[in-house]
Amino acid sequence: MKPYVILNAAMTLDGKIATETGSSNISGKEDLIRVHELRKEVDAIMVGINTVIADDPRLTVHKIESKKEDNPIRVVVDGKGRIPIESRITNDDAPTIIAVSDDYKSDLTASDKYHVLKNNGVDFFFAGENQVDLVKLMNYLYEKGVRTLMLEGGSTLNFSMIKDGLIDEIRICVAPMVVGGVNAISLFGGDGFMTMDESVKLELVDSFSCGKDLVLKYKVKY
Ligand SMILES: NC(=O)c1ccc[n+]([C@@H]2O[C@H](COP(=O)([O-])OP(=O)(O)OC[C@H]3O[C@@H](n4cnc5c(N)ncnc54)[C@H](O)[C@@H]3O)[C@@H](O)[C@H]2O)c1
Ligand SMILES: Nc1nc(=O)c(N)c(NC[C@H](O)[C@H](O)[C@H](O)COP(=O)(O)O)[nH]1
Repeated sequence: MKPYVILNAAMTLDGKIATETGSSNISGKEDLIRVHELRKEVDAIMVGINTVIADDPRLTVHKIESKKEDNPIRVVVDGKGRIPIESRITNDDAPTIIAVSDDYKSDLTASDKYHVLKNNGVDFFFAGENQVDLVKLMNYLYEKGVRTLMLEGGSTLNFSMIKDGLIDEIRICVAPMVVGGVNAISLFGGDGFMTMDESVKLELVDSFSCGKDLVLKYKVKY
């Protein structure tokens, strides 16, 4: 069993979620309010480790009125246990789970960082070789009571999740901006598929303006 997974992201018209240098302020203020309303609704929110390193996000509900109990469980997919010890997601604003691959379990559990984070209340989940096994992670989260999960990127994790058939819905804010750049980061990265026949098919279920941005909602059809 797995949670219902909603991928939410903001991209430029040319499909980039960040530039090559990691600059990523894309959503307008109205869209950020929509994002925080969604954060408030879901049981958990998940990002990849590069997003934590690049943005140091809080992953809490802080742009609309809310209580501490409204914050979702924060989940970081961190294959090699690279989490910086001072990351804001390790504070006590909400529970945090860091998922690490089995190959890096012994290195991590032998480190001071692991014990400091454990003492601060951070939970760890180990599964997979080199990369985190996302199917097992989704099953673990479901068993912990997570029924809805918001996936907030980045590009590499988004592709792994859709390739593994784990995304149910996609909500995209398309900002009226063009940034270009072959090395800019796109909505889905990873290895990609080699042919359009292999592409994951979507069904557009809603679209609306949100300030200067356009929001598109899709169901994923596996
Ligand atoms: N505009 C937006 O909505 C938005 C949202 C989130 C992130 N971003 C941007 O995306 C960039 C980061 O994206 P990214 O693609 O470099 O990294 P990412 O955040 O997707 O993290 C990927 C990393 O996670 C680890 N990992 C472990 N197991 C994995 C698995 N099974 N599958 C995939 N990854 C696994 C690997 O170390 C991998 O390199 C940042 O610049 C950030 O600002 C933008
Ligand atoms: N919806 C959205 N629009 C953007 O323009 C953007 N850059 C992100 N990026 C998502 C990513 O997870 C960010 O790191 C957090 O949005 C950081 O902010 P918080 O402290 O968690 O609120 N998301």
